[in-house]
Amino acid sequence: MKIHEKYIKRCIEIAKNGLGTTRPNPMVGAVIVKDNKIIGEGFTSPYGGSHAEVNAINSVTDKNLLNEATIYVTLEPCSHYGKTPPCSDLIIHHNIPNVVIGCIDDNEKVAGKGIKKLMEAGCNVTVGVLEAECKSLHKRFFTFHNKKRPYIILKWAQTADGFIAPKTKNEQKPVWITNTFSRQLVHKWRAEEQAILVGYNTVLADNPSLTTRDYLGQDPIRIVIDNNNSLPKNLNIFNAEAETISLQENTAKAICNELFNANINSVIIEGGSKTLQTFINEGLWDEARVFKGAVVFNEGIEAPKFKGKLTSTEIIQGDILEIYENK
Ligand SMILES: NC(=O)C1=CN([C@@H]2O[C@H](COP(=O)(O)OP(=O)(O)OC[C@H]3O[C@@H](n4cnc5c(N)ncnc54)[C@H](OP(=O)(O)O)[C@@H]3O)[C@@H](O)[C@H]2O)C=CC1
Ligand SMILES: Nc1c(N[C@@H]2O[C@H](COP(=O)(O)O)[C@@H](O)[C@H]2O)[nH]c(=O)[nH]c1=O
Ligand SMILES: [Zn+2]
Repeated sequence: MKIHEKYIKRCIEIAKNGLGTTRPNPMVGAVIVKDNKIIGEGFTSPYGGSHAEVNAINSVTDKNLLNEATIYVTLEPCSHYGKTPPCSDLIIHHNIPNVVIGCIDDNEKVAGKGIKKLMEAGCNVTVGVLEAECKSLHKRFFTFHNKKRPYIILKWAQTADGFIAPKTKNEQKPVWITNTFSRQLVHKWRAEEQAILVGYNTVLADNPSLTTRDYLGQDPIRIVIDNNNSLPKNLNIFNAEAETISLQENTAKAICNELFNANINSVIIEGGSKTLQTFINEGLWDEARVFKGAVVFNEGIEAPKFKGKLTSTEIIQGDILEIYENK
């Protein structure tokens, strides 16, 4: 593997430690190398804390090595004063001569200005190493800024014969199609996104909690589509465990606008079928995570119909998990 790619790959690996905690900032990774040896590493601290470059520079014990080092970073270093001073200034201050960047930050506050500043100060700047992987790492951040909507993950569980719920059920709770391991993974996913969204019928039929209770992490903001604002307030979704927002919108576009205005960077949509199909029909989704359990219902509520590019298949103790991209 080429040398630059090797270190950007390491940046991507450590950047993921920031998943779910850095928003609305991107989760960036930075690695500092001297004589083909890593002398410092850092990733974005939870929101309000330091950027990855600052953490990487702070982790270098002998700062005298910096003036002969290379800093690798997944995203163009910032050039503006936000909650923290600009990282490009810090790199210049420490005389780091080489900067290797995964992808540029097309957020209008930065957009090439960080690179320009570094070059004007005499840094040797390389841009676009593992660019696609770095863009994918920052997918929530780029989608929010460029498409003016949250990054959208669709998720559901369907039976071997293609249903998400039986025709009738006696209790106001989900009929589980997937096993406890798959369900714990879903709680991990909930901790990674800013919001979780479900439809009216799902809240009435399942009385879901939509929390991360089987995993470590912050509960997402719960969003429910309740067009007449008529859901009984004693349902679990309205308890004090997490914030809940009730929306009165019929189209995916209108829902996305509301979420964008509420500064929601990412959302996982957990059903039901009608809600998921609304987003699919309007083309407003980025990823679909589909579980297929072994159980058969013969009749019931059909799973959503969609076309996407299958990117991975995994078996979780007998459940099949397929992940698709909207391409
Ligand atoms: N296996 C799985 O992964 C999952 C299964 N489920 C199951 O799916 C089923 C629910 O899915 P589905 O029926 O497709 O519905 P949804 O949960 O997607 O809810 C959408 C429906 O809610 C209606 N609605 C919105 N606001 C109101 C309101 N104030 N009063 C009355 N109706 C309103 C909408 O009506 P309109 O079209 O008129 O706007 C629409 O028909 C449940 O049985 C649940 O158990 C749910 C989630 C995941
Ligand atoms: N039935 C089904 C799912 N159903 C989804 O999970 C919600 C329940 O969330 P909670 O109350 O937090 O456990 C429910 O309303 C629906 O959106 N999910 C799955 O991973 N597998 C399953 O088999
Ligand atoms: Zn910065």
